[in-house]
Amino acid sequence: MTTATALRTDSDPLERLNPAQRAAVVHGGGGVAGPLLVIAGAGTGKTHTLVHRLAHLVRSGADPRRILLMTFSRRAAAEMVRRAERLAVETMGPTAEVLARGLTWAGTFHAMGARLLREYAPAIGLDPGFTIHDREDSADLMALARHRLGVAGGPRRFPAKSTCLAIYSRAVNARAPLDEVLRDAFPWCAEWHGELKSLFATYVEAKQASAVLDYDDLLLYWHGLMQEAGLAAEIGGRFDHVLVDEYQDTNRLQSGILLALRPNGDGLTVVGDDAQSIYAFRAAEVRNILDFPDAFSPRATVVTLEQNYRSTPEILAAANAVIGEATEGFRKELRSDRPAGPRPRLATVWDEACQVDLICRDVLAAREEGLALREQAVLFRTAHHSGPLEVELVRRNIPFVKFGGLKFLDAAHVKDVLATLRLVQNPRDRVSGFRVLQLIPGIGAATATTVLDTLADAADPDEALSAVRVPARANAQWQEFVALFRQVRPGKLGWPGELEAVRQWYEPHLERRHDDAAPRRADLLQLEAIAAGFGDRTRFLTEITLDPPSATSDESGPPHRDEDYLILSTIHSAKGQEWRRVHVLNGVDGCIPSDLATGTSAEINEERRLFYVAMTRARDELTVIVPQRFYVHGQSKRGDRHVYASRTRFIPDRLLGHFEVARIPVATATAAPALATGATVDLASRMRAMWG
Ligand SMILES: Nc1ncnc2c1ncn2[C@@H]1O[C@H](COP(=O)(O)OP(=O)(O)OP(=O)(O)O)[C@@H](O)[C@H]1O
Repeated sequence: MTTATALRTDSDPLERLNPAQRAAVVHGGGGVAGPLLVIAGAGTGKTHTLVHRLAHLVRSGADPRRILLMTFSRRAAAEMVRRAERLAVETMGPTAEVLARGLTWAGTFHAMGARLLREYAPAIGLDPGFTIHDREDSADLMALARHRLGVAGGPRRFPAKSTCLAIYSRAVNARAPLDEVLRDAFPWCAEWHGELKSLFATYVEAKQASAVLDYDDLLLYWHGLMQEAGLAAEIGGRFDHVLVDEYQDTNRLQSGILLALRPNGDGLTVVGDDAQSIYAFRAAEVRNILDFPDAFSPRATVVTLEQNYRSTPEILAAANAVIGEATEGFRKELRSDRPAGPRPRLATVWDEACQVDLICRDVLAAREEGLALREQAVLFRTAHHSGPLEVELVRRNIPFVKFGGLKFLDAAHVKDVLATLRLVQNPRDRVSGFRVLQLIPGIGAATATTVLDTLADAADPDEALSAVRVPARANAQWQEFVALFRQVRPGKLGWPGELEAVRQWYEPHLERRHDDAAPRRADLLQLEAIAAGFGDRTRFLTEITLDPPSATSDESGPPHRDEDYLILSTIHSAKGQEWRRVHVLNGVDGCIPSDLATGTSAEINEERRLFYVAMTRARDELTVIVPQRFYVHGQSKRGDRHVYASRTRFIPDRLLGHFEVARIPVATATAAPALATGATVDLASRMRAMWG
């Protein structure tokens, strides 16, 4: 043990907490107590407190195998368990490490649901070998159902497959009737009510016939499971404590599951910030957190955390002022004891090019002063907003990673390999099968359908596949595929050997299909490295579908781990993180709020919270950039090629005192005329045309 560790062993971790944090951590004295809601503002140590509570429970003798911890991502869960383990070791010594390893029920709602469903599948008539479809696979299956029903070909345009899936998903997650969902969220599709209903029935049948569950099913089936009193009692009885982070982003199904797990709230702790609720578009229900205290009798204990440890008082004052304009929510006035810093800067620049230039110069200047690139982040509302910046960063040789853009697993070659594994795992998975079989030259949709029909009814898929006849020109490669299927299916190759075998089989197809096979092959090797961290094929396929790695290697060429790089992130993906310096791109109406989300006051409020999340990621310095002019793509040569934008409505004039307002003249803009005050016009419809 190092001296540092030995020293720390003497101090009680509880003493490093403020009184409110401590009250939340020791609620119930380490035993099973009534329900607890920790309402915590941004940067007040929400995660910090939950980690301490976890460690405190373990230290107080709770059985870690009987603790269920649910977080927003698998990484967040792993990080919390690691930190709790470290804390427990501080006071209990190395035995705590062994104990904390027992915290195996830690992950996302979806992952925990998948695990329980596999266990309880036989009890609810589900095939335990089910595979899980990601959103894209689900959309493909929806397309097949749409085709089967013949709704797509008529004279009026039927909603696209992704819209159909969004409607379906919304109805399922919000537990709302279809007509209500159509009326509130998809009014332009309301005329298709009857067709959509039939479509969803067909989609559900197709999923069941293929033994696949989509993301929504993981919650829906889990919720269904919990409606059976006997099973609910059995599952609830497996846990003494249930801890939930980011409660503001749960939906009705999730809160229903929690209430069924802990009907009187005993042992239940939820933590969240209603001001950071940013997932309503996925049916997250901010009312879950607002109504939590009264869902129980006696009422839940509420602890409010208001001391912010992250940001300077100036940044916090501006963020408080922005969220203070919202109408509903728990009142929290965050305070910071950190030394004063500069006010956040509201930088008006001429156009997007100037915006990009300002960021590059700021970032490099800060690095000169010793601030690492990875301590700096650029945040934006929508993934494609960073396009011009990415181009310039590459040109200036400034390394960066981007979160929230194209996912590693969405790359075609990675999907091909995963689909192969999924078909091996579940030969009834038609979407995966359709993709894989058509990789083989000479096999088209018709043959693929025949093969999949054969597999669907087969008692022995290996035999069935060997007996299939395919067109002569496909035969040689078909035999290779059959050999692979028979080799990998029994699971004797070991893991990740099975994935390696699939990759080797796939390589000739990769070469044939893609000019840039080399970097794609590197991605597949990377996938193998990731796979090695999972116990077996089932675990891997489940977890990777539920919590995909977001490496964007094919987009931006991520720097090596030990290198320094700037962080580019959508605001959604920046959730829970912090940086010393933050730039927020496009602080204009149409971008923040997004002009796709300004229909209702609920939508506007969600956009305001999103802006609040962005602002509160900054520790020392914050810049919101307001470009005044945007280039309009795809116009005729003679058209007006720019639109003028106005400052985001979330910083009205009365809040300007919280900002240092700067008009940044930039070299490239010298030719640009200075805009007189009031010369900007808000042309929302033209903005829409720009992003359309
Ligand atoms: N009692 C404390 N003493 C010192 N530092 C603290 C304390 N509590 C939290 N912090 C620090 O404050 C920062 C914010 O904590 P944390 O990320 O847990 O906040 P959060 O409430 O989860 O934030 P957000 O919801 O905005 O993502 C972290 O750097 C954390 O280490």
